[in-house]
Amino acid sequence: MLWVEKYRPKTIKDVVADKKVLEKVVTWAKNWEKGIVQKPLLFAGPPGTGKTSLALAIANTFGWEVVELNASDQRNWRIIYHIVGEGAFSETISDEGEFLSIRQGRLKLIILDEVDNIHKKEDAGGEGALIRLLKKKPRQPIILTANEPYNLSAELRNLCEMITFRRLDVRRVVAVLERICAQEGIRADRRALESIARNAGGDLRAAINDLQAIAEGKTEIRVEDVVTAKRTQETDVFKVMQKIFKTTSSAVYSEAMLLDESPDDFINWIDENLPLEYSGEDLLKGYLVLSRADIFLGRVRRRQFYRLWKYATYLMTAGVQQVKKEARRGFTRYRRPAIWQMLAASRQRREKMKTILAKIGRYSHLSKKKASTEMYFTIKFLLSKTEIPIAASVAAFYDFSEDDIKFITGDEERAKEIMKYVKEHRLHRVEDESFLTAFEMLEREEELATAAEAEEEKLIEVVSEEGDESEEETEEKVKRERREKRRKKKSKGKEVTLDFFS
Ligand SMILES: Nc1ncnc2c1ncn2[C@@H]1O[C@H](COP(=O)(O)OP(=O)(O)OP(=O)(O)O)[C@@H](O)[C@H]1O
Repeated sequence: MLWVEKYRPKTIKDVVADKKVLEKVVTWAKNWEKGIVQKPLLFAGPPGTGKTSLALAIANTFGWEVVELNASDQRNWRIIYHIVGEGAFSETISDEGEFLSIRQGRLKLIILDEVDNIHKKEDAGGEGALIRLLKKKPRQPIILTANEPYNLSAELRNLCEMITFRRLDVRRVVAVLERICAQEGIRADRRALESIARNAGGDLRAAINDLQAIAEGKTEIRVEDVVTAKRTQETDVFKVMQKIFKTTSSAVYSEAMLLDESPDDFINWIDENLPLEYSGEDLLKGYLVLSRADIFLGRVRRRQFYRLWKYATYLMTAGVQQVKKEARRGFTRYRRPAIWQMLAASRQRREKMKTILAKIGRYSHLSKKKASTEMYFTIKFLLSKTEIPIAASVAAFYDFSEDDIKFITGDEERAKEIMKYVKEHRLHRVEDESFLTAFEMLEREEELATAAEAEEEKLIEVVSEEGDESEEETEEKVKRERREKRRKKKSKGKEVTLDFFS
């Protein structure tokens, strides 16, 4: 059994959290018990910090039933409406003329996971439906969880009481790891546990998973085990890729962390083999996740924040894994990243990459670095996988030559076909409906900007963890950056959008 499940907190006392958070949540639950209808809670914070655990622990402590649902799955909405419609209380008037709430049976806690992934547009089960539901002041307790609360609309946030979860510090993570070791009968060197905790960057789930991987079959953990575990692990790239593409096993992230490949190399493996395993919408989503991972890698390269490797690895493993609707059956012969052979072949190829990025940067109004981190994978997808007319309009928009397209797609025939279409239809940098549609699929500028903002926020959090900044200073910094971004966007936004899509 996975230790993260085995040691999931049973009651509120087992949850590691700030006192204030616990007090707030307990008061909320007690009010429900008294029949006072409360605003839903929104638990917001990074993965593995105990959001779901605290929600489950409350239900357990107060003897409530639990209905745990994923908000983005439309099939769940009937159930949600049904439960909320049941109502937990009926009202009556006492002899003294007071309103009284009479409890009907057990309370049912609805936990809506990952509301930040809920669709913005879809009416049937999207954010709009959730807002309508919450406006009715549901008479059953609801807890929403989200990693990125600022991906939600302000309206939805205002309908909830937000409780922020922070990354757990090393001391607290070590305390949990020590408790687990004691219960498993494992003697552990404190320095080894500290090293695991530091590695996990405040994600207790990751720390417990790492501990389990290292402790497997041992009665003692020494510092050397933590270091050597990374190098001697047998897991190889192919096995990890198989797990990503063909399974939903939650071990992919920790296994990828044990590989000798750096995330910079590993992303090339995923990029090369993704189209062999996924197709259609899964492939598009896969590339989108990969381009997010690449943003983090870019930041590691530029600013040497190696802690961001974690997010990048998480996205390129669990992230890519989770977007698939169904795994492709049968054996897949994976390929070595073609880009390495190309780059090794000659310096010229590297120069080629530079000119391509310069074009992407120039026409998307991005720096060359941003072009590589934010657009390259998207453009690669559009050129390689969409219908020829769409690919051709993208090529024309960026003024790509046949050679550029061949380089990006790695497909000579397709490059020829695309250029033939460009020439025959005399495409050049003009508005093209199909191109617009392709980009609409990528949820357009606004959502990319929100995501970038959220990533920036994480980055700043990391900066503050590294330095001696106070919390207020960090928040002030985040706000300043946001203001600055909004200002820039306002002054430039329209012009860029028009230019970009025309
Ligand atoms: N604050 C915590 N106190 C005790 N255990 C925790 C805490 N945070 C995480 N854990 C451990 O990590 C596992 C995962 O935590 P949990 O599912 O609660 O995280 P989460 O914040 O909901 O993450 P996600 O956003 O990815 O859903 C739990 O099963 C538990 O073992």
